[in-house]
Amino acid sequence: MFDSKTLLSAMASIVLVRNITNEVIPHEILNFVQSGLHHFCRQFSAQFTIVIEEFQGMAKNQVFEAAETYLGTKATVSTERVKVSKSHDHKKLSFNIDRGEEVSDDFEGIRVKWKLICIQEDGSRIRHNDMYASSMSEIRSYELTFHKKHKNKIIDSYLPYVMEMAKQIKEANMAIKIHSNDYGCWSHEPVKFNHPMSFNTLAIDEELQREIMNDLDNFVKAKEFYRRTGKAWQRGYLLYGPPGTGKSSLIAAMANYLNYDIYDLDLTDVQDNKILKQLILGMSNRSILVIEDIDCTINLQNREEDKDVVDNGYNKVTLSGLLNAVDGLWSCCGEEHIIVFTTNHKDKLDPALLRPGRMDKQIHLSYCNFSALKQLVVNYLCITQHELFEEIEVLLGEVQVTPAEIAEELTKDCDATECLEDLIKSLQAKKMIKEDINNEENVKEEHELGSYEEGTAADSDTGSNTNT
Ligand SMILES: Nc1ncnc2c1ncn2[C@@H]1O[C@H](COP(=O)(O)OP(=O)(O)OP(=O)(O)O)[C@@H](O)[C@H]1O
Ligand SMILES: [Mg+2]
Repeated sequence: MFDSKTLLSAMASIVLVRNITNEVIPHEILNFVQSGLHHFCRQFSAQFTIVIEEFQGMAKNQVFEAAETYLGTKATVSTERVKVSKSHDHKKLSFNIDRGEEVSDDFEGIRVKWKLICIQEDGSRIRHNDMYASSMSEIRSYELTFHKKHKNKIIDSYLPYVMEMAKQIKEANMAIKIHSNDYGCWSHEPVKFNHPMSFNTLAIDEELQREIMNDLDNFVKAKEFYRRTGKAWQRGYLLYGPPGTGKSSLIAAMANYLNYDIYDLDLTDVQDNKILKQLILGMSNRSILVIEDIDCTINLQNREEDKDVVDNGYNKVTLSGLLNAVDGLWSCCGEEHIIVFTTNHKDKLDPALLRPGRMDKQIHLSYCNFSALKQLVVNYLCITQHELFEEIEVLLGEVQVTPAEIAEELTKDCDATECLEDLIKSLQAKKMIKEDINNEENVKEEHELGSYEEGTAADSDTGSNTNT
């Protein structure tokens, strides 16, 4: 009956008339006429608008916050003016649409429009301290507009999608923190985790690296699997191997890859099983619990010994306490937990700790092979090829050297060739020591064998003498 242009021009005329007659006609009457007209026009509009206010009483409206985060990723593409900010806790810049700006978005073939509306608040309604007053001096809301016929789809699917996307964007942008325990609780001010190790710089066997990354990817996507199978959404890893082979480095690479916080649990600082349980309950979702050197931090040899440990009152965290805290009923209270134990001596651990379901994956980090060496050379010397590589490859097949030892050689203050020459010298020195030890052992064995043979020969002489 009416097209939108006609309606708009009618409204504009009303506003104009209102301006002219402002002095003559009382405000209340004008407002009444205006809202009546607005209501009348809306009946004929094909559009539907959802208003999302910033506050719900005193609390922040989560839908508003989600919209703000989500639209930040769209703003740089579809508006001409954006706001930019960065807080200490964020890794990247955040963009926001500015007041009055419109952003379009497409969802399953539906076009929607977002607009940020800002209304200046009357100063008389400002309360509390000045900071609060100045931040509340503007009332902000988003208007989400789309065709009426998509109302259900937008409410049931699009808004939940915006919430979920915002959650993911936020999580990816949050800087990783490392928490440590002190006097039975996690530190109140966790430290920003700045470890630069990543799967691009970690020097381990390529195949093993792919396997670990696939495992982590599958874990993150497996929410539905864990729900269906009635298991807590967590995964246990045991990293074992000699010192300096990259166990702690792998944990750092995992945290950086998943963007998970680290909870570095020092078991020697936990008084008893109850406190241990509280600490594990205090972890946030999407985090890695790390217990390093599990074989030496506490007496975890045998569950039978638990009773003695408690009786002695020496250290009351027991193996059963640890197992219950890690995968007992309470463990389900969190989501997306990865638990990593490290040890230099896997053979010293109680089999209860290693059973599948607890330690889902056991990763052996061993001495450096040639592919790991090439990665270290890229990291430290920024080269991918060198004529000395062949010699180094042969030596690596003959001696056992840890990535930490190689890293030390490659961080010397000299050029790439000198560094590699020094590395060769140290590998040759190791080889000589190994050969010396082998020679000594051979001599010892020969000596022992010689004395044994002499002894048996003497015995048989005596024997034959006796027998004759
Ligand atoms: N696989 C690796 N890739 C890259 N760098 C490594 C690797 N392994 C060791 N390094 C280097 O050696 C240092 C020590 O390694 P890391 O602390 O990860 O060893 P670890 O296996 O945890 O040793 P420990 O058993 O003594 O705790 C690291 O800071 C890093 O510089
Ligand atoms: Mg370590």
